[in-house]
Amino acid sequence: MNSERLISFRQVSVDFGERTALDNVSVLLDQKRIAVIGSNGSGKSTFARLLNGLASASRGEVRVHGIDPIRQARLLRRRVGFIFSNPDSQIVMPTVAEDIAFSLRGRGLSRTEVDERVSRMIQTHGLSHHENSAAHSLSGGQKQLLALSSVLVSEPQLIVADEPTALLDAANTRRISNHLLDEMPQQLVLVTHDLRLAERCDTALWFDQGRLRRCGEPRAVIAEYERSHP
Ligand SMILES: Nc1ncnc2c1ncn2[C@@H]1O[C@H](COP(=O)(O)OP(=O)(O)OP(=O)(O)O)[C@@H](O)[C@H]1O
Repeated sequence: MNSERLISFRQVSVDFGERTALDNVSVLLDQKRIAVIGSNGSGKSTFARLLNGLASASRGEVRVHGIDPIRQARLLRRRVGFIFSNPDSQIVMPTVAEDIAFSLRGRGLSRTEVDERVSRMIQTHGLSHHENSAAHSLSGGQKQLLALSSVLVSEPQLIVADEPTALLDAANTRRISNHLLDEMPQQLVLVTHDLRLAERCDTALWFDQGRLRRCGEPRAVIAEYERSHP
């Protein structure tokens, strides 16, 4: 196992009142690209949210690269970037450039270094004509590209992406998927309903009614998932 990328769940359950969103999940993961699949309400987002402390385990233990996401929240935020399916929930600054730069605050970088990193993101992710645009004036897809840029600019070691291409057109979906899956050096946890994307990962987890039904080679896991959801 690669301890630098180790994600471990030991008998983890998450309850929301009477409802159990995750039920006694135990798994060790050290792959670079990890897909999370399953039907609506099966617990995928809850699993993803445990990785960055947005949800906490009702029982059991979660460790991300050796860090306890709740008790060591500050340390974790430096290490893990989260991309939501709804970008509105993560855009925090008025303009595109300011929002991307915001993620670099408190990192001890020079103004020049910040500006360079921000322009690189703006160019790479097709926001060149929107550098000084008000973030709220962007289209849904452009906001998604902005949210993605604001996370990637700080180069976290783990990216957790929950349906990151849901709002994107075909060309941007292809580009962002290729970036996340093939170009980016970081570890990726990708929650997706797009089974072709899941197939390109190194391992896949299939959640079913809060339980981890299968974890392993993506093609085998997906084939079984499809058989049970004809
Ligand atoms: N904050 C919450 N409060 C109450 N119930 C919740 C909360 N978050 C999730 N749940 C419930 O937990 C279960 C799992 O939800 P989760 O969002 O993890 O599913 P999902 O697999 O990501 O679904 P989808 O594919 O629809 O996004 C669902 O029954 C959901 O209603």
